[in-house]
Amino acid sequence: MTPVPDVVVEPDADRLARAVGEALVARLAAAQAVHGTASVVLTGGGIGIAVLEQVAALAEEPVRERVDWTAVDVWWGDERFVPADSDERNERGARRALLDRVGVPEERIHAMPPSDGRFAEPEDAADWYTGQLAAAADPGRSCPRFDVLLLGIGPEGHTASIFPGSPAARDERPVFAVHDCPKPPPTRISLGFSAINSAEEVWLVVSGEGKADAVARGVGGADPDELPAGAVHGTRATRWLLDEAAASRLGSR
Ligand SMILES: O=C1O[C@H](COP(=O)(O)O)[C@@H](O)[C@H](O)[C@H]1O
Repeated sequence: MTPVPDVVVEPDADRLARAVGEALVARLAAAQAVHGTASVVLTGGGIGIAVLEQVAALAEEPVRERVDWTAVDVWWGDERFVPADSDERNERGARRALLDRVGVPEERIHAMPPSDGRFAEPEDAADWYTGQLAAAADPGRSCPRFDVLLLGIGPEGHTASIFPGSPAARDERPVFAVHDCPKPPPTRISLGFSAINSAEEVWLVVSGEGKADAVARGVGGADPDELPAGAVHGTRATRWLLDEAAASRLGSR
């Protein structure tokens, strides 16, 4: 059964990023206590990267719960199919904000390929990523254990790179290429619902009044074609982590 979502509201974007950063550290440390390793799926976007900056700051504080960053696998929920050195890359933002600062080993950083790497076509890059996920998964499964999967959302309700009305919203593959995205850059690679919804915990982190309507429509669940963000869930928990502006229309729909 799909778990009922939790909704947590923080006063503003800074406090939201801090609270999510603390919760992420606690979640990864708890996963390592059980499994020895932890895995996280990252998102891009303003608040997604602000959370990672907070996690890096927490790692520098002396009396904090500790994550062994050499034993964390890092995956992505979506990526822009642009050159590796482009600031549009979600990977680049995450490396700067956290991964380079805490020393996650390269072999545990599972980035989606850039457009100037070994794959000229995003379809081939998506197929390769599908293989990477399967290689890390238990036999018969298409994805490894994801302890926590972070997502941002857009004002129109996209999440990862699944946009309303796009064929991606009905695509059952774990990973696919996405073309003609309404938000630039237009060509991307995304996990699909089958991969996202296999995560133990899915956290949608949302700030700003511009997303309040999408949050209000999505929290109770929504048709994937109309509002992809309302169609994601974790197997164990689904959490909407909001600032007050993003939460301002809850209960109005
Ligand atoms: O395009 C994307 O947008 C979302 C949200 O970004 P934001 O800047 O409005 O917070 C992001 O979560 C996703 O990873 C990204 O590719």
